[in-house]
Amino acid sequence: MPLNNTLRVIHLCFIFVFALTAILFWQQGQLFSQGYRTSQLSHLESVIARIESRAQYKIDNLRYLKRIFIEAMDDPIFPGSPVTPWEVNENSIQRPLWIGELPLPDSVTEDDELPDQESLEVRQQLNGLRKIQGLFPLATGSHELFADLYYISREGEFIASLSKEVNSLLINSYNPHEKLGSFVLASPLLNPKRTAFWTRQNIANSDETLINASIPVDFGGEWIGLLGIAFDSQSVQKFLSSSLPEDTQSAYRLYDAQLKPLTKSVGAENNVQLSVKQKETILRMLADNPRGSFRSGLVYITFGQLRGTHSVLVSTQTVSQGLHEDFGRFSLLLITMFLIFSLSLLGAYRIICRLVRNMGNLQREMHHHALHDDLTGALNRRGFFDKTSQTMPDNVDYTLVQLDLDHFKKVNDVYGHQVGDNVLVHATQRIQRAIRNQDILGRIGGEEFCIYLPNSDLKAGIMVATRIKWELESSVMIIEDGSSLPVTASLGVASHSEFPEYTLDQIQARADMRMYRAKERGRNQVCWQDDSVSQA
Ligand SMILES: Nc1nc2c(ncn2[C@@H]2O[C@H](COP(=O)(O)OP(=O)(O)OP(=O)(O)O)[C@@H](O)[C@H]2O)c(=O)[nH]1
Repeated sequence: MPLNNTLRVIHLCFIFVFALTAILFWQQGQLFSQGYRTSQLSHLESVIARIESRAQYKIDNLRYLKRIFIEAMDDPIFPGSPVTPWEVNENSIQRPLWIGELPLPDSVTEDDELPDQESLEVRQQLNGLRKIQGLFPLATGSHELFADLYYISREGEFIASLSKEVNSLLINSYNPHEKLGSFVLASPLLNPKRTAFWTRQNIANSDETLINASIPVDFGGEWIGLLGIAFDSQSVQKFLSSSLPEDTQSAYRLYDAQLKPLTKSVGAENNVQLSVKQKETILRMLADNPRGSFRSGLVYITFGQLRGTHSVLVSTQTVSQGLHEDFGRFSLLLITMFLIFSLSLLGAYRIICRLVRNMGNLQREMHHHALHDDLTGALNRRGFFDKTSQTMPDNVDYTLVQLDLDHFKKVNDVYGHQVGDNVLVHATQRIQRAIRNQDILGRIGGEEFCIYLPNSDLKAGIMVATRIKWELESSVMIIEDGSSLPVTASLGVASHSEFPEYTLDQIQARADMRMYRAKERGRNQVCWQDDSVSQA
């Protein structure tokens, strides 16, 4: 197979192997990517599950407190005072109350006359609160930074809470007419089952919000107030932090349903802020599915809705963070393996190509050696007849000149073989100068040459042979000792035009005969006839 074809086959083989391997690695990469997405989603799921179960725990606490509270209000031995210890009026809402400072009511009996129904209800609620006061810390838990249990009476007479801070925040931010505020959501119309719910409440004059878990309180068939737990964003953040897996490599952040941040990001820090476009993508995907993930540039984003609390948990992971995870490490290993394999393949490809090229060169060299004479560079016998038989179309006229150097043995004997070799090289160069490019010169014996002259008749052949004879005799070779060595040759010419039925071998034999005739006639001459004297 020609070298170029062999190389083409090798190229194709390597391209095929590379493409196949690339596809296999790509498939493996896709599997890893799938696994990575799944693992990110499952991490997020587990965080969401923890948050939701802990949120549910708060709701359960609220339910329990509500029951105790109602039971306390229903106590038949009502230890209330006929008058409230301070004036309860419409402006009371401006006054913070906290449970620790609730007044101790005087003891009263059932027979005591109660001045008006409204203040009785207020006193009843305060009494209920007094009774569950000791249980309040249980509902919030000690590990939250700033979570507080509160009670807001429906009529807006007072807001009571465990801490002064939350109380004043609630008072300042409380708006019973807010569209999706606690009071609207607690109304029997919107909440006929009287279930607990979560709301977000903006804190007046600040960017902060309070996250509220609230439950409506009904007494005597009437809705009298709202019991709730308020968390500020730091508490929610701590809450989120404590829900994360220990060695997480992602940053988690809690957002409201419109993707307004509720916390700072916690977990592994990466300074990624969601862009407007990324938020739009999340909201669009959330419309179809409560969980999802996508890659945005070099950041991998996973998100999921928290149903109970109407919030969205978003985790972000950069490439460098991902590399610290198992899937990242495996991906890195996969890429490294692919690079090593590709480099090895490239190395093998280059070595094989070089080997094939070297083999080709060697083959060419061997072919050249087989057809050429090492000493003079002219075609050897085989090369000469190969080439002439290729170039010689059947009907083209040609002439052969057979040439033999004169007294060459003597040169060898007198000056040595080295000088003899030099004479051969010198003679070849001289002959080359005397012939055309399309003429073919071959060294067909020791000091014997044959020249093939295409498109030449006998006359043209005699002319070329005479030119060669002249070229040789006019060039004197200077040898090492400085003396000059004449180089002459005897030449025989035979033409296809003379013997159209002859083969090349036969014409060459005829030219050889004529060359011997030239030798016989005294050498250094051209002979083109078989019988009579013919010299040039
Ligand atoms: N140096 C050298 N000598 C060679 C080479 N090939 C053949 N010879 C010698 O060439 C000589 C040829 O001698 P002959 O055939 O007797 O012819 P000649 O001495 O030239 O005499 P004529 O042809 O009758 O003029 C022999 O001695 C060969 O050894 C070669 O490659 N190098």
